[in-house]
Amino acid sequence: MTSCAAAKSQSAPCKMGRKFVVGGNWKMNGTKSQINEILSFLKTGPLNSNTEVIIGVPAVYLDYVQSNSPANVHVAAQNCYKAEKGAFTGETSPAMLKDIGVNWVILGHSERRQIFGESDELVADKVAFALSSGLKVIACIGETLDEREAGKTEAVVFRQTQAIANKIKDWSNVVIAYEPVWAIGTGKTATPAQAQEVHKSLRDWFAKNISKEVADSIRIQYGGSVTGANCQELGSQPDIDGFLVGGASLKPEFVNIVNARQ
Ligand SMILES: O=C(CO)COP(=O)(O)O
Repeated sequence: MTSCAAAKSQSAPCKMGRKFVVGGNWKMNGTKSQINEILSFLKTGPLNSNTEVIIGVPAVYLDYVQSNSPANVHVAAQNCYKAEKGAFTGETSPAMLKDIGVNWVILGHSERRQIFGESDELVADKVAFALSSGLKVIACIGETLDEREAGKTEAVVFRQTQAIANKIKDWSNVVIAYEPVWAIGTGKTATPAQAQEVHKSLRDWFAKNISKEVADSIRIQYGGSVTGANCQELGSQPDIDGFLVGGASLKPEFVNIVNARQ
């Protein structure tokens, strides 16, 4: 029996020691009153203490949520820039996030890449700068439908990951979020087998190109139309270490997704 299988049969919280990690990416959603409702269901939970929970909050509400969220929920920004301060109108620096107690940032989301034109290189620079500033990073990668249909899924996610690997050495504060673009906000979830296949390929890529240690320890989330209904089967795949959840993270079912693995 592999150690993963052994862990599962004992209902252990971790796969190869990897703690399950569920992120909620609120995107550009929420008003103060909606946020209070979300904070209220997060407080009520109960949230599985074996799962690390991170909520990705719009910049304007970060300070408020950081001050009002339960202690077992971490707060993440949805973006930050690759400089400490200066003439970068509209941007937020890692130092500013640290200053208000925010320790996580989501970088390279496909919406940033596609709508705001962020290149692999810019994403990698941001990841490297955020890490060097002491933030933890959820780094998003994933292929479009055209790329999948052209058989380029692996090439795309490896290219996106290699761009980051060119700029960082220490992966211990990085979580990878594999989010196939065609599954984001579409209701078309990758099947557990499709997601597992890419997660396994990514882990093999890490073993080959970085190290066996990083391959075994890095957590790879799946994102794309995750719901309370499909989270258990996805979460039971051996190389899926959690989720990055969009729409459903605004709803009470997020608690069920956090608790997908017992
Ligand atoms: O983009 C996502 C999370 O970052 C996924 O969004 P949905 O869960 O709404 O598909």
